[in-house]
Amino acid sequence: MERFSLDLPSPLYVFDEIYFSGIVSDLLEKGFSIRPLGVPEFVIDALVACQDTLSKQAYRRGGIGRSEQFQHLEKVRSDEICWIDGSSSEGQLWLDWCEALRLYINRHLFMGLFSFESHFACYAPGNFYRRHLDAFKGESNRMLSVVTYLNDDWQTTDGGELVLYTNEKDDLGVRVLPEKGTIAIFLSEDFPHEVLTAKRERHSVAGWFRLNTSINENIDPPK
Ligand SMILES: O=C(O)CCC(=O)C(=O)O
Ligand SMILES: [Fe+2]
Repeated sequence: MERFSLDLPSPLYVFDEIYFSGIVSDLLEKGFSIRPLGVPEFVIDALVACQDTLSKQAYRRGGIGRSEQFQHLEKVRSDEICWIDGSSSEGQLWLDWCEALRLYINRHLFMGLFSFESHFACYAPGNFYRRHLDAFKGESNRMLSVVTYLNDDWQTTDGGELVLYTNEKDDLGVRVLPEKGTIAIFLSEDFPHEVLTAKRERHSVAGWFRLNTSINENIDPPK
């Protein structure tokens, strides 16, 4: 897209450097990044507008497991999701922003991220997503998970926090309030995480940067 052309860096590109450089330094230091107001407001506004137009029917039950086999294991997760395909300009803006982030991360961390997929998720009161990994070493090409949130004035008493565990043995974790504009990014294979039971409707956008499958089948993914 013209906006992200390297020959003609536009204000959007320069502006995003501030967001991206913080994320990259966190990833280098800790393997994860949690940043309140970590996504520009106009991108969040676009996501909120897009989410508002989705009908209840557009969402379907989240699946689990490799290649999303649509196993509706309600004991593990009970959110509903809707994939973002870029058919609306608002959804496309998010995909564009993530594409700029992908290129920035590849330039600075040499992760070889190849593609991106993303969906809206809605957790009705009572919904949760139990502790899980987004990818298993060598079994998936999901490398980097990203989540951002669309909720105003979220309180700890509203539940629904993301808890990011720093390793398999960690049972304390880092808690993230799903407050509008907060972004959480982490290495998909390294950080178990869960969504605590939400007590009010919780809207989020989750996404995954992937390696090229053909490369992943032949060589070990870079760390
Ligand atoms: O919404 C969140 O905070 C995390 C969701 C999640 O872990 C997932 O969709 O895999
Ligand atoms: Fe997850």
